[in-house]
Amino acid sequence: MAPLLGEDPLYSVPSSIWWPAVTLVVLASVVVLRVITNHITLNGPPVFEGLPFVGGILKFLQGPMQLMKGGYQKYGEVFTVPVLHKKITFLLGPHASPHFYKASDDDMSQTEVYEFNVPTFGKGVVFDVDHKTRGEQFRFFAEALKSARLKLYVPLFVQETQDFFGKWGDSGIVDFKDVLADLIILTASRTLLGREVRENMFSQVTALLHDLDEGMKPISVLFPYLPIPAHNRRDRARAELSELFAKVIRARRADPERNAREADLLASFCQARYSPAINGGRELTEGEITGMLIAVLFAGQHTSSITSSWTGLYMIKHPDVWKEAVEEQRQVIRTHGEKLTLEALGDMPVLQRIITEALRLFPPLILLLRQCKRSFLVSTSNGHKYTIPKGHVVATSPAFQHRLPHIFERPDSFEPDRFADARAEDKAMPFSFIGFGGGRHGCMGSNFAYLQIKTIWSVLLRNFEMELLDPFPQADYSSMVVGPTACRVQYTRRPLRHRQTYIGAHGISGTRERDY
Ligand code: HEM
Repeated sequence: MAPLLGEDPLYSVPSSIWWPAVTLVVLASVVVLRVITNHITLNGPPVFEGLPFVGGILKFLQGPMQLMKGGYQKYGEVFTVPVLHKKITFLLGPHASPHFYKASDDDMSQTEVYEFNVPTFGKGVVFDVDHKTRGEQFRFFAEALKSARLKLYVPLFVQETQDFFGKWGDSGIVDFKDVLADLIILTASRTLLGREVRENMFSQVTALLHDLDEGMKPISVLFPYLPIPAHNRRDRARAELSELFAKVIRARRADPERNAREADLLASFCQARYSPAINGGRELTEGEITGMLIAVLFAGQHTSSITSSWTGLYMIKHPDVWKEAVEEQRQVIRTHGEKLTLEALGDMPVLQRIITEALRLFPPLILLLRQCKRSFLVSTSNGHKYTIPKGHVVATSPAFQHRLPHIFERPDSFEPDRFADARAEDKAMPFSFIGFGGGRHGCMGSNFAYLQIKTIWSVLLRNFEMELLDPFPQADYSSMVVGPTACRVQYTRRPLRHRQTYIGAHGISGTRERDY
C-alpha cells in the first residue's frame, strides 16, 4: 500500500533541513544556467570569468591591465568579462576593433558609458544631449580647434611657457608630473577659458576646477550621484563655476567686437550657433558654453600634461634622443629664427615622433568604451569570427594594444623612429596607433596638444640640461587618467649654443658660437 501523505519519508524530513537543500538546488541551477547562457550566445565571444558571478568583478579588481593580459593570453583579441549586471567585451588590436571607431553613434553609443561625466560637465551638453545636438556641439569644438584658430593660440602657449620657465632658477629639482600640470592649466586657461579667467580670476577658478577634478573618483563611474563628500564638493564647485563663467560670457556678448578680437575657445563658443534644423539655429546658452568649456578642459588637461611628462622623462633617459632633439632645435632656429611660431613648431619631426612614442608607451586614457546598440561581427588576426551582441559594453585599450608585438616591433622599447617613413609601424594597419583614439570620435585636440607639448619642450631643450634623480617611473594605474609615478629631475640652466657660419671683413669666412 502506498504510504499515507504524512508517512512519506520526504514529508517527515524537518523543514530546517529541506529549505536549505531546496535553496542550494535553486542556486546551483542558476549558476549552471548562467554558465550556459554566457557561453551559448550564438558565435559570441569567449567568456573570461572563472568563478561564476564573482569571477569577472574579482578580475576587474586586479586592475584593467592585468585583466586584459589574462584574457588575451587565454582567448586572444576578443573576449567578454561579465561584471555585475554588465558584460564587457574587449576588442584588443586593430584587426578586431575597426567597427568600434567607425560605427555611428546609433550603433556604438558613448552616452551610456560616459554619462558619469554629466555632473561634472553639466546638464545640456555632450553626454546629456541627443546624438544630433551632440554632433552640433562637437562641430563647435572642431571649429574652435581648426588650424586658423590654432595659429592664434601658439603665441599664448609660448608666452605662458617662457614666463613659467623664466621663473626657474639656475638649477633645481622638480617632478614633471606636478610642474607640467601647473603649466598646462595656465596655457589651457589662457587659450580655452579666456583672458578674463587667466588674468583676473585664475586662482579662484583653479581651486574650483581642482574640486571638480577631485570629484571624479573610480566609484563615480558606477555611482556618479552618490552623496559622498567629494561629490558634494564637486557639485558646489560646479555651481560656482557656472556663476563665474556666466558673468564673463555676458560681458563678452555685450561687446561682440572685443569678443571677436580674443584668441580663445570662449570667443568661438560665444559666436557659435546651432544649425537651423537643430535647436532652431539659436546661439549657445551660458550654461552650454560653461559645460563645453569644462568638457574640453577635462579632455585636454591631464592628457596633455601627462604626455608632456613622459616625453621629457624618456628624452632624459635616452641621451642620444635628447641630443637629436637639441640638434633639431638648433636647425629650427637656423631656419625660422628664435621665435616659436606655428611654422617653426610644425618643422620639428624629431620632437613630434618622440611625443608620439611617449604616448604609444603610456597613453593616459587606457580604456575607451562604447555601448553596443546593434550586434556586429568582428574578425581576429587569425581568422576567428565573433558576433558581439547588442547590450554589451565594448572596450578597446590604447595601453594594451600599443604593446602588442605584431603591431609594434620590440613594443616595450622606446624607439621614436618607428614612426619615421622608413618604418611607419603605425601605418601598417588602420587604428594601430590609438593614443588619440581614432575614426568618428578621434581626438579633436591632437594638433592643439602637439603644439602645446612641442612649445614646452622647445623652450626646455633650448634652455636646460636635465638628469633623472630617481629610477624611471611606472604608470600610476590608480588614477582615472594614467600618468607617471613620482620622479625627481635635476635641471641646470644653459643657453643653447649653435655654430654659425659668417663672412667677416675682407671676405674671410669661419664659424663662431652663438648663444640662445
Ligand atoms: C596628449 C593629449 C591628448 C590625448 C592623449 C587625448 C586622447 C583622446 C582620446 C583617446 C580620445 C577618444 C576618446 C574615445 O574614443 O572615447 C579623445 C577625444 C577627444 N579629445 Fe583628446 N586627447 C588629448 C588632448 C586633447 C586636447 C588638448 C583637447 C582640446 C583642447 C582634446 C579634445 C578632445 C575632444 C573634444 C574629444 C572628443 C572627440 C569626439 O568624441 O568626437 N583632447 N582624446
